[in-house]
Amino acid sequence: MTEESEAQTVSVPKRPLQSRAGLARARRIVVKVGSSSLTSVAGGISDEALTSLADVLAARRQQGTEIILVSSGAISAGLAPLGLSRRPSQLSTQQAAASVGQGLLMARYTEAFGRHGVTVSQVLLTVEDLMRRTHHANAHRAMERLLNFGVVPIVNENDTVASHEIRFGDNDRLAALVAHLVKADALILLSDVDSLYDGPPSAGARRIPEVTGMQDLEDVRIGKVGKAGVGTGGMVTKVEAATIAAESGIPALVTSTENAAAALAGEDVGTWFTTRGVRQPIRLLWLAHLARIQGSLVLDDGAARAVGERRRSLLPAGIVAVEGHFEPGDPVALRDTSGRVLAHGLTNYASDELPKMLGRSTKELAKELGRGYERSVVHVNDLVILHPHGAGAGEQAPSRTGQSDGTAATLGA
Ligand SMILES: Nc1ncnc2c1ncn2[C@@H]1O[C@H](COP(=O)(O)OP(=O)(O)O)[C@@H](O)[C@H]1O
Ligand SMILES: N[C@@H](CCC(=O)OP(=O)(O)O)C(=O)O
Repeated sequence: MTEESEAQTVSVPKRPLQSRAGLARARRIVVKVGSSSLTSVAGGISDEALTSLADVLAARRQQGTEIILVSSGAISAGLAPLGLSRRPSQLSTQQAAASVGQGLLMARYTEAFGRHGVTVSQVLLTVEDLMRRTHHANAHRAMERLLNFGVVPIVNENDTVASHEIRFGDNDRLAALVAHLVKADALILLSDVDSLYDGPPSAGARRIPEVTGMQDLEDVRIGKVGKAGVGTGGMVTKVEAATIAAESGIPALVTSTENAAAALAGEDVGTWFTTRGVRQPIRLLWLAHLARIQGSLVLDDGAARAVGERRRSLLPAGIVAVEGHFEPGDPVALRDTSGRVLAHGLTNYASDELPKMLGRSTKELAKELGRGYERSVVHVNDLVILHPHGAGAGEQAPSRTGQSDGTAATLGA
């Protein structure tokens, strides 16, 4: 990730929806449906589940709301035709299954929406498509055109070509980025559970009706894998995705596929994540929540304050240790000496050239090693603060953008 791959920042002119009741009037909604709602390992695609979702979404499309559907299920739908009895762990087998299943899934959607006179299209995305400026602009343009035509774009990760390194891995977070891409009014995440509970659903678990910040999630126990055996991230990735959306100014609702109609009507179902903060550049959302962190820079107290409180670029003089192996441009964590992650940033130097620079001024380094060493280690524009220095472990970082004043952006993490 380099500066040329920076995606465009556009501010949202309209006011975000204030409550789930506003969904009834929303003009553009991203709906994500998980494998567990559409498919089973044994039976492949459930016609009944897919058709009833298509009925609900097509009806809303016919009323004039633009709908973008992010649908999982390709891998799961491709298992039976390949004679596989469970979800494979090998990437190439997942890719093969997705390649078979995606076509089947689209055929069913085309038919189910087509019954209502609604045209659908297939949009397969990779991380690169959303992070690189030119790809991002392309994806945005194509999506807008499709929506202008009244089409319902059906989005999935391009599983057949995405490698481990560049994979989103789950469609929940992909859906959050798609909501950001199309500047949706809301994101609805549908799965097999009707809301977020204070623990994995069981008798006695309490529904969480609304999440306004990280403090509402402190006592929530979230299971990683859903019970159906076909989903990938369980509730964890749904909460992450809803948080990413909420932190970039898009409210999110987590509920079950059965509740899709009620959710779109603005009824009191599911868990509503209220917006915090304003729209963030997609690159910063990626850096905060999605980037594969390659190593750590340990900051002395002065540097931790400069970065974590005063939002300055990180200079070599304030670094006391380097951990991991990384190249220039890679995402790294910035920690204080207690191990707490203060920020994520893109490093200007590789891990093997940093040790000789630690604790030294940029002037001194430039004189001794050349002009190339005058740069900061992490520039403020490539930095996102997750926990301001000194904030308690459970404290929520205040959400704000700081780009215009030359300081780093802060996102609640
Ligand atoms: N705290 C929680 N609240 C609600 N559901 C939870 C919680 N912890 C774990 N889950 C599980 O998450 C599952 C949904 O995730 P998953 O199966 O990955 O869905 P999908 O395939 O639709 O993306 C539910 O079946 C539920 O059992
Ligand atoms: N892209 C994959 C889905 C990955 C995924 O996120 O699945 P899920 O947790 O069911 O939303 C597929 O179509 O099978």
